[in-house]
Amino acid sequence: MPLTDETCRPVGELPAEHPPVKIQKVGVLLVNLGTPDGTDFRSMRRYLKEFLTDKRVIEWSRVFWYPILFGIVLNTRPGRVGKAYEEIWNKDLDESYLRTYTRNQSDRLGAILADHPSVMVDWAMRYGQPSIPDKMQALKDAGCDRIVLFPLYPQYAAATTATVNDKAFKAMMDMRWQPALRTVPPYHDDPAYIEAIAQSIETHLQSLDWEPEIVLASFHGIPQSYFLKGDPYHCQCMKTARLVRERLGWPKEKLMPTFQSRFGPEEWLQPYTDKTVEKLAKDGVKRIAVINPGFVSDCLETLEEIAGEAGEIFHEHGGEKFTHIPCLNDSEGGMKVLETIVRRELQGWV
Ligand SMILES: C=CC1=C(C)c2cc3[nH]c(cc4nc(cc5[nH]c(cc1n2)c(C)c5CCC(=O)O)C(CCC(=O)O)=C4C)c(C)c3C=C
Ligand SMILES: [Fe+2]
Ligand SMILES: [Fe+2]
Repeated sequence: MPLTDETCRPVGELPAEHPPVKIQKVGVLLVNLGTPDGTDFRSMRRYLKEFLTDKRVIEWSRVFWYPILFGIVLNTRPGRVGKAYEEIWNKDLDESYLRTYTRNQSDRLGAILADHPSVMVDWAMRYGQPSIPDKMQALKDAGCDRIVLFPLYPQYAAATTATVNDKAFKAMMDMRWQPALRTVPPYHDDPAYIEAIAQSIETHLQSLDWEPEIVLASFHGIPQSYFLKGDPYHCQCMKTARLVRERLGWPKEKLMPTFQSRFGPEEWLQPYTDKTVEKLAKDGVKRIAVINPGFVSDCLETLEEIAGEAGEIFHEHGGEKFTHIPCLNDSEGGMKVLETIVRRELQGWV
C-alpha cells in the first residue's frame, strides 16, 4: 500500500492496525437518471418502484400516493412500458441506450482528462445500477478524497438534479472519512452547451434534402405545481431555447419550446409536445424537426416518445416530413460540453 505524507507517522513505521491511507485522487462521477436492467416485468417493476417512491419525483402525500402506486401503477405500468423499452433496447449489448451512452461518456471523458493523472472518471445511475452509493464508495476506496458529482441535466429540476445530490450526500452519511464533494451546477446557458446544441441542429438539417418549417425544442416536463413552488426548471428551459435560437439567428416562430412525457392526471408545463405536433399538422404544417436539448443522452423519452410516437402523430394528422435530431450522446460536440464543464469544476483541485 503506497503511503503518503498524510499519514501520522513516517512511511514504513505505521502499525499494522493503522487504516490504510491512499494516494490522493480526485473523482468525477457522471450521474444520469437510470434505467431498468431488462425489459421484463420484474426488472421494470423494480426500476419504476425505486423511481416512483422518490419524494423528489412524486411529491404527493404517501398516504394518497402509495395505494395508487402499489395498487395500480406497479401492476400495470411495468408491462406496458417494458414493451416500449423493448422497441428501443440496444440489442447488441442487451441494455438501454441511456446506459450505453452514459458509460461511453465516462470512458471518453476519462481519456480526454488523461493530462490529469490524479483524476478518475466513473458513472452511476440515480435509479437502478450502478448505484450512486456503490460508486461513491468505490471512488473513496480508490483514494479519491475529493469528488465532482455531475448530475447530467443541463436544466435544474428538483426531480432530477436535487435527487442525485440528495442520494450522494446520503451515501456520505455512512462514511467516517468523507470525501469533499462538489456538485456541478446547471449549465442551461453555458456557451459550450448552447454551441453544441446549435451545431447539432445545423449539422442534422444540412444532412436532409428538405427544410423544416418549424423546429420544436422538446424538454421533459414537470408538473405545473412544482414550477409554481419555485422550481427554476421552466425558466432554464426557456432560456436554453432562446439562446439556441439567437445563436442560429432564427425568428421566434422557427424554434418552439414544448414539454413532453406527462405522468399522472396533474397539469404539466405547457405547451405539450404531442398536442403541439398534432396541432401543427392539422394547421397545415408539412415539415418539422424535433430536438431534445434537455436530454444529455438518447433514451426511452427521445427514441420512443419523440422519434417514434411524435412522428406517427404528425403523419396521422397530415404532416409529411418529420425528423428527430439525436441528443449529443458521446459525440465530439457532446464530449466538448462535458469536458468544458468538468475542467471548470476541477479548478483548484488539480
Ligand atoms: C431530463 C429531465 C427529466 C425530468 C425533468 C424528469 C421529470 C420527471 N420524470 C417523471 C417520470 C418518469 N420519467 C421516466 C423516464 C425518464 N425521465 C427522464 C428525464 C427526466 N425526467 C429520462 C432521461 C427518462 C428515460 C430513462 C430511460 O431509461 O430511458 C419514467 C420511466 C418511463 C415511464 O414509465 O414512462 C417515468 C415514470 C416524473 C414524474 C417527473 C417529474 C416530476
Ligand atoms: Fe422523467
Ligand atoms: Fe419561467
